[in-house]
Amino acid sequence: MAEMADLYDERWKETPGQESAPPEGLARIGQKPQTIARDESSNPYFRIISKDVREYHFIVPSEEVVELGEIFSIRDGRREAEITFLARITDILHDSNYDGNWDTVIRGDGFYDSDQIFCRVVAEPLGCVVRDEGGERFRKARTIPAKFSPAAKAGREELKFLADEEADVEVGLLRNGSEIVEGIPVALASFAMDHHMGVFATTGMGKSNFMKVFAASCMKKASSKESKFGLLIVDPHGEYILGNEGTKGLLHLARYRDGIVCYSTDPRHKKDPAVSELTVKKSEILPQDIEVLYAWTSAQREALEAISRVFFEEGWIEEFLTPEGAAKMIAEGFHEKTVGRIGRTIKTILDKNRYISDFTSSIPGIINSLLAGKVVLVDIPNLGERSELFLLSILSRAILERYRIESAEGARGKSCLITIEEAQRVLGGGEGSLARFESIAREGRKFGVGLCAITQQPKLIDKQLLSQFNTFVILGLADRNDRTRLEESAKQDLSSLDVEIQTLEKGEAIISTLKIPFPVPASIHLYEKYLERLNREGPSEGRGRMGGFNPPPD
Ligand SMILES: Nc1ncnc2c1ncn2[C@@H]1O[C@H](COP(=O)(O)OP(=O)(O)OP(=O)(O)O)[C@@H](O)[C@H]1O
Repeated sequence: MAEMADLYDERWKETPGQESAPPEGLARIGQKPQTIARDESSNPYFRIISKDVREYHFIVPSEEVVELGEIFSIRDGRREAEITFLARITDILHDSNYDGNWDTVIRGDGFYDSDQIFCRVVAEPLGCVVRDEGGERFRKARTIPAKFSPAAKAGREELKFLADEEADVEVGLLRNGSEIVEGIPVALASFAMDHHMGVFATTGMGKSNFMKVFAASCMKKASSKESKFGLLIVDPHGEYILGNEGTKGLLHLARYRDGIVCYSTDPRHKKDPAVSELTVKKSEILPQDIEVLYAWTSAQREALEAISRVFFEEGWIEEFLTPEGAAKMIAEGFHEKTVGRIGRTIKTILDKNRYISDFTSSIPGIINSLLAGKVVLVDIPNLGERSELFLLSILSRAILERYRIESAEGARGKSCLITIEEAQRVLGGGEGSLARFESIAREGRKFGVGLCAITQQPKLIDKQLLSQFNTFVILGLADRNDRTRLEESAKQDLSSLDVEIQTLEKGEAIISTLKIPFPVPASIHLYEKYLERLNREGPSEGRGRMGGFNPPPD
């Protein structure tokens, strides 16, 4: 037989009067590990055997299934205060008490002693929960659990401290490995929302589902007048309002419909009294909003920048499009062709974005609803990416201006969170990025304006901008560079979660945010199920009166 490895010294000694199970050769799948029969204190499995303050090791029977990412609790009985260390599995290795190539040596039909082989589990310390007269609190661990301290998969009791009262926007349930820890919701803290949030996932991993769940929780809070921020969603795919392809939408949340305000360009929603027709007044458009839409030459850019000097703000569009307006620009030294190209683009925008009106605007109503802490959904299906960016540009400028003024006057309402889908388009840092969103990322929080950036490709988002984000919701991310970018920018250490993030299933997430002491594994609610639950919470408010489009509020 090959020599025992040094681990042998550390192993249990038999308690007198107790017999160890006889070696039986290779244990068969489904058979209980032999050592389980031994006295609890003599069992070497699930006990911390090494290694240091950065890494704990314990062994488990080869037949035992443990998973990467599972959180284990380790009871340390040495102290007066009750301390439970928590550690997350980062690796699982085959190991044994033998040296050399014992596992490939033929040894009659006995093979080898199954109780000498096992799996070694490597776990990263997360911290410890201390219970004393002062109650229960979590802190980082500055020491190592006592040798042979028992480790067990953490359950509801050990993890209940994660259900923080300040985290009030529910998005899912706590997950331990693949198992859901029933009764412990995972929620995001409202107060962190103007510190920006990022939702990252490869396509199909559940971004839209997450956003609907998040918005539904916001609607619930708004409906009960408890919300602390307004949420703006501009939806170019028409999927949030009533869902698509068998999924449900936000208006199906009848119970909390008064927590949402919808504006739409889609005539199909005309009959719904909860939906108003979207309009934007021509006078609300600035040259900067046109500038963000196209890759302009430097001459064209200069001309666009000069518009605010040459024309009055009100009515610049009409004036620019007249022969006199063009002549004014040419007199300023701009080439006829440059002026012509800008004029044609403006006409195209007016033509495509039929919601642009001479007289009415939804914008004041949108901002008032955000200040009141409601969810505002702007539904613009079939208008395309340019219209979405154009609208986002106008809206975010108006929001930022109003929030700036109200903050200066000390009279601001609730904070607000502006959602940007495919955020890499506008937060890339380089060409094509949008200065306005970058400035919201950098200084929006001063005025209570946060960004919720959703993207499949965080690697394309500027590193510095990303480091301004305090909440990361990470669903499965296949690309290594995407994961590296998040690791570089997250407030919490994500480096040991690389494999786990890679192996997340649909709807599984790792959430790193303020107030939760470590990146927490979550199972995001499936929207349709969450919807059923919320709608069951009380009597439906009904769909209200039926009629045409509401007059746009202003
Ligand atoms: N939390 C969840 N629980 C169970 N299934 C989910 C969950 N989230 C998403 N799914 C499943 O994954 C599918 C895709 O989800 P979703 O449309 O939200 O992904 P996505 O990342 O937004 O995709 P895309 O990038 O294509 O828009 C859903 O139809 C649903 O079946």
